[in-house]
Amino acid sequence: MDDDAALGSLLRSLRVWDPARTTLPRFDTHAAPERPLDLFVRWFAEAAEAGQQEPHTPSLATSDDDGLPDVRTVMLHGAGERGWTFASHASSAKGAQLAARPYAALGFYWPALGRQVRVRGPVTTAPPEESAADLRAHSTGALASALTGHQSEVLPAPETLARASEAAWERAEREPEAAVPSWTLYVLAADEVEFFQGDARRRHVRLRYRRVPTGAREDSLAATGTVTRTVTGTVTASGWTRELLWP
Ligand SMILES: Cc1cc2nc3c(=O)[nH]c(=O)nc-3n(C[C@H](O)[C@H](O)[C@H](O)COP(=O)(O)O)c2cc1C
Repeated sequence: MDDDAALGSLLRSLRVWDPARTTLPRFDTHAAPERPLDLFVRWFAEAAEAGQQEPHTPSLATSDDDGLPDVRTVMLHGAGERGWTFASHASSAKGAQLAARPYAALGFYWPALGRQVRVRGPVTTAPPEESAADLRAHSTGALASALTGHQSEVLPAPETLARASEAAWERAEREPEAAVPSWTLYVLAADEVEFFQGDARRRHVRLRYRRVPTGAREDSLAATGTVTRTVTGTVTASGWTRELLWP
């Protein structure tokens, strides 16, 4: 069998949402909270509880100078009123992309429950002291990795990394407060969050929250409290529209 055929046959043998490993909860969108953050926190806890490995490692999508997409995995550092946070080197490829086009998307996939969450919005950087504190709160390995630096630069040879990493580990152990100026905590302030619940009959449920632009929100809330605005969907009192999407 050639490589293509072997891959094809392997792909056909794989299942999505194998009932032996996946439960597909019913998603009652009428009972969904007004704010996407609350639903995210709930779904995140449920993913961890269901045994989902590494539910905190979303894909982070950015775009480059030509507007072309780029994507990689990062660790989620938090989610709160300000937004979803993750950290990286400002000097990395993603750091340069975010500096030039401060807008990103995070994609979470939790197969244990057949769930996906997509978060999009503008990105800002936390103050340097907060980025430093965030790094200190993590492991020696995280500090060593940050101290190694040069992320996304071309590596001339594996030994170069081995030497830099060795020195970085020694320093991280000796100096747990060592500063890494390029290490930056990024905050993605969601203006759109979509929750996808898989369904065995393929009637997947998609609920999209979109932040209402301030003017439209004031107008609509002043009118009736809970009304539809120029965009479709229900405007919640907390300033988000909620709408279902075809799967
Ligand atoms: C599970 C996992 C978690 C990761 N977490 C981070 C992270 O939090 N920050 C980071 O800069 N890179 C992280 N990486 C590495 C990135 O995926 C990527 O390789 C690196 O940041 C360089 O990306 P860039 O060249 O697009 O800037 C992680 C990789 C994996 C597989």
